Amino acid sequence: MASQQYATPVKGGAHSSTSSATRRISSADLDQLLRSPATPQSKVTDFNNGSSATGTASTNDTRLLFQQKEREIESQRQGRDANQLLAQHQNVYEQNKERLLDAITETGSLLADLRDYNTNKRIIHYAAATAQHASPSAPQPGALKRSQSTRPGASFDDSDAAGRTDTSRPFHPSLQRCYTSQASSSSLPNTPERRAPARSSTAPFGGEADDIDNDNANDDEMSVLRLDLRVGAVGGTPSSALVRSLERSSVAQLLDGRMEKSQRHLENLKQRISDTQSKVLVTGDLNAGKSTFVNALLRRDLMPTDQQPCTTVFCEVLDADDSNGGAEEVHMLKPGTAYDAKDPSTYTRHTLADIEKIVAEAEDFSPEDAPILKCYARDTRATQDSLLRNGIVDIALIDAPGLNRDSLKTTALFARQEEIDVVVFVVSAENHFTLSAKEFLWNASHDKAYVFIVVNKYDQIRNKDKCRKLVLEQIRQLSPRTYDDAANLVHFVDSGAVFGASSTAADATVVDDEATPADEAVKKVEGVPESAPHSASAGGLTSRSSESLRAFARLEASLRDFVLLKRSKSKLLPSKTYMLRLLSDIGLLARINTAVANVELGEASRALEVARPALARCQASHAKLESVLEGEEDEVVTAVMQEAQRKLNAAIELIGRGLPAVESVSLPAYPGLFNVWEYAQEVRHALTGSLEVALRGVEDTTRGTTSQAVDRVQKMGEAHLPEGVEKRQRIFNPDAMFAKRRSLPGLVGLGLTTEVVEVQPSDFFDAWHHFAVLTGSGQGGEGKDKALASSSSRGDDELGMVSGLSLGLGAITLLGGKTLGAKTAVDALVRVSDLVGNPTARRWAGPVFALLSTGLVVYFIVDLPNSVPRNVGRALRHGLVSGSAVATGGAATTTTVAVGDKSGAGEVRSFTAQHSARVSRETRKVLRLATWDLQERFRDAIAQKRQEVEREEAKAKSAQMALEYFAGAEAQVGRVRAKVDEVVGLETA
Ligand SMILES: Nc1nc2c(ncn2[C@@H]2O[C@H](COP(=O)(O)OP(=O)(O)OP(=O)(O)O)[C@@H](O)[C@H]2O)c(=O)[nH]1
Repeated sequence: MASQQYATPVKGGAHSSTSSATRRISSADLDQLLRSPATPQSKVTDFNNGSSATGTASTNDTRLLFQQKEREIESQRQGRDANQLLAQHQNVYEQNKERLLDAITETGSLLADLRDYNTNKRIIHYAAATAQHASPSAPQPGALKRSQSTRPGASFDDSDAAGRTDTSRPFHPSLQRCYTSQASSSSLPNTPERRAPARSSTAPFGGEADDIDNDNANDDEMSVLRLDLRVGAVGGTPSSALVRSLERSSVAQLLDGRMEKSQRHLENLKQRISDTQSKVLVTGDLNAGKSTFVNALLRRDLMPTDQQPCTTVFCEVLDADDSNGGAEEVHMLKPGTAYDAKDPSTYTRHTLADIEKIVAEAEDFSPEDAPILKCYARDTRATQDSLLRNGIVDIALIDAPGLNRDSLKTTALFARQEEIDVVVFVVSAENHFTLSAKEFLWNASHDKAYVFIVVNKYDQIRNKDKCRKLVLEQIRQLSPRTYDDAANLVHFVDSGAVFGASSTAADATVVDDEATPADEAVKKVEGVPESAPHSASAGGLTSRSSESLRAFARLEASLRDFVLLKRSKSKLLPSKTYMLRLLSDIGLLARINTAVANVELGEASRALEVARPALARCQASHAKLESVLEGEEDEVVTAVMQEAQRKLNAAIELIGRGLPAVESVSLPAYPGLFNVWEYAQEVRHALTGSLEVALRGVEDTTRGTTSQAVDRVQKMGEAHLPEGVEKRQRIFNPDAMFAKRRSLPGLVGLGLTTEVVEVQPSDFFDAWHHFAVLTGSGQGGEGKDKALASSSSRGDDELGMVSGLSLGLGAITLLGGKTLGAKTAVDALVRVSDLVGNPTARRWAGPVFALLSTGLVVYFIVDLPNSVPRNVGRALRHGLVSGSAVATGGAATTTTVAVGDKSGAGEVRSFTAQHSARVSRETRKVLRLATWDLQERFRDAIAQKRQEVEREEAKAKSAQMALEYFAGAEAQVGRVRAKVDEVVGLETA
C-alpha cells in the first residue's frame, strides 16, 4: 500500500467542470479536512493539479469529503489487513511446502524400497490378486473385504466404467464417450497412460492421481497404485478370467510399473511445489470472450479480439519485469524444442504488436499445431491490484483457443500439464455450455473439483435471473464442488465493459453518493490506461455498467484470492491429496501383506509341526530298515552259498564214486569189451551231465530262496515306507537268474574244461590209484587223488610201460584186494618171492602165475563195466575238487557280476567254490536290487520330506521377514502421513 492514491470521479460543485478528470486525494489532505470538519471555508485539494484552492465549501462538499475520508481509512485498513493476511498465508504456505517436500522425499524412498523388495526379495501381494492366488483356505482381511464388497468394481476392476463411478457424482451418459475415449487415448502427447475407469480420464492439474477427490479416499481400496487391468484398448471391459489367469508375478510386475510411475510423479510434484510460478489457463467456448477477459484482467489491449472466433494460439502472458528483464516482447516457441528464454534458438522473437498477425496467420493451423507464444508484457498496475505482478507469486495467464470438437482434446491435454494450477473457464451467457464445453468442464472438474467459471457477456442477457439459474444448474451437474462455492468461483460478468467492448460500457457513469466499499474495487476496475479507447471514465458510467464493473471487480478479487491466497489449494492440495492416497495405498499394501504373511507364517508353522517329525520318523525308519536289510541280505547269501556247497559237494562225491550226481541221470549200458572206449566216453558225458542237472537243482533252490527273500524285503518296505510314498514294487523275475549260464552249451555252462570228457587210459585201469590203495596211502584222500590224477596226465611214452605195470599190479591188487585184502595180497607176494628161492616152489610157480595172470586178466575184463565209471568218476571228482577241470574265465566266474566277491577270473578254485560263489553273488545282486529299489524310494521320500520342511522353513522365514518389513513400512507410512496431515489450512484457505 505504498501508493495510497485512489481515483475518484466526482460529480457537480466546484469540480463539475473537471468531471472527466481523475481527482487524486492524499492522506495529508484528508487529515487536514478531518481536523476542521466544520470550517466553512476549508482548504480543498484540487485533485487534478495537486494545488490547494481556498473557498467556501458547502455542507455537501464537507459531507462528501468526510465520506471520502472514511472510505479511505477503511480502504487502508483493508489493505493492511490484506497484506498481513498475505504474509501470514505466505508463512503457512512455506511451512506446508517444506512438510510436503519432506514427505514426498520420504515417500519416494519408501517406494524405491518397496520396489526393490518386490523385485528382489518377495513378491508383494496386491489386493484382489492376493485373494485369488493366496491360499484359499486362509482368509485375508484386505482381500476378503474386497471380495465381499458390494461394489462391482471393488475387486480388481471387474466392472465396467459406469460401475466404478462414484455415485456421489452425477454421471452423464452423454459424456461417457469422451470419458472413456480420453481414458484410452494413450497416444496423445504428454498423456499419462490410460487410467482405471474409476479414475479421471483427464487431469487438468496434474498427470497422475493427484486428481482424485480427497473425500473419496477409502482406506480399503487402492487408488494411486490401482492396477489398470482392462482388456483391450477400446471399449474393453475388465475380464475376471484374465485377472485370475494373471500370475502373481505378473501382477507384481504391473505393480512395480505403477510404483515406478508414482515415483516419477512424486518428482514432478516436488518440482511443482518448488515452482513459485502459478499458471492460470483461460479457456472456454469459441467466441465466449476469453481474449477480452484476459485483456480486461491485464488492463491492456493485448490479445486480439473479434466477433469471429479468432484465437488460434496458446498465448501465455507473463510479467515482463519479473520474467524477461523488463523487455516487452513475444517469443514464439519452436515446435519440438524445449523452450528456454535464455536460448534464442528455442524460439523466434516478435513484438507485442505482432500477436495479431501471428494469430491471423495461424488461422488454418490444426489445434495440435497451434503455436505457443510466451508474451512478456509489463503490468503497470500497483502490486496489490496486479494479477501478474503481485509480489508473492509469479502468475502467468494463458489465453487458449476456443473449444470445439477439434481443439477440445488439445486444450484438455494442455490443461493436464503439471504447471497449470488454475483453470478459468469462460462461457458465454448467451449460449450457456456447448457440448464441447460440457465435456471439457466435466472432465476438468471431475477430479479436480474446483474450476473458476466466468459467465461472460452477461450484459447481453435480458432475463438475468433465469440465465443465472440455468447456468448454475448446469454447473451443479458438471462440477458440484465449483457449484458449492459458486459465490467465489462462478462470476457473471461483462468483460467487455471493463475494456469498452460492450456497448453499455461506452457511456457508463458511476453515481458517487451510492458508492459502497465494493465500489472501491469497481474504481480499481476503472483504473484503465488513458489510451484505452473505451475507458469507463471517459464518459461516466451508468448504473448498468457500474453493476458490470462491480461484478468484474468481485471476480478479480475472487480470482486473486483463488490464485494467491488459495494457491495452496491449487498447488499444495493436489500434492497433499496424492500423498494421502499414495500413503493410504502403501499402508493398505502393508496391511494386506502383513495379513498374508501372518497367514503364511501360521500355515508354515502348522506344516512344520507335521513335516519335521515326519522327516525324523522317515529317517529313523530308513536307518533301521537299512541295517535290517543288510542283515537279511547277508543271511540269505550265506544260506544260499552253504546250500550250494553242500549240494555240489554231495554231487561231486557221488560222481567220485562213479555214480551220477542225480537219480534222474543213469549211466550208459556197458556195450562190451570192444566198445569199452566209447563206454568210457559216454560215462564221462553222463557224469558231467548229471553234474549239470545237480547244478541246475542248486540254482533252482537258490531262485526259490531268493524269491522268498525278495518278497520279505518288499513286505518290509510296505511296512516301513511312510504314508504317501509310492509303494509300487519292482517286479522280480526269478527266471532271469542264471539264465545266461544256462543258455551256454554243456561244458561251457558248467565252466569245465573240454578234457573232462576225453577218455583217459586211467579210465580203464588206474594204476596209481591201485598203487596208492595198495601202499595204504589213504582211502581216496586229497594226496591220493593228486597222485592218481597225475596218472592221466603223463606222457604217451610212459603209457605202455605204466599200463603194463598197472595191469600186473592191478591184477595182484585186485586179486589180493578182492580175496584177502591188499595187505594180505602183498604178504602173499612176499611169500611168493620166498617161494622163488625154494626149488619145489619153483616147479609149480610157473603154472600158478600163468593161472593167476589169466584170472586177473579175466577179472579185469569182467570188471570193466564197474571200474570204468569208478575211474572216470574218481578222475572227474579230482578235477572238480582241485579245480583243474574248471575252466579259468569260464561260466562259473564270468556269467555273473562279482558282487562283494573278490574272486577274479583266472583263479583256480574248486567247482563247488566257483559255483557256490556264483550263485551267492547272483543272489546278492538280486537282493541288492530289491533293497536298492526300496532304499531309493526311501531316499525319495526323505528328500521329499526334507524339501517340504525346507520349503515351509523358507516360507516361514520369508513371512517373518515380510512381517518385519511391512511393520517398518507401516510405521514409516504413519510417520510420513502425520507429516502430511500437518499440512493444514488447505481446505479453508
Ligand atoms: N457484449 C459483450 N461482448 C463481448 C464481451 N466479451 C467479449 N465480447 C465480444 O465478443 C467477441 C469475441 O470476443 P473474444 O474475446 O475474441 O472471444 P474469444 O473467446 O477470445 O474468441 P476465440 O478465442 O477467438 O474463439 C468480440 O467481438 C468481443 O468484443 C462481453 O462481455 N459483452
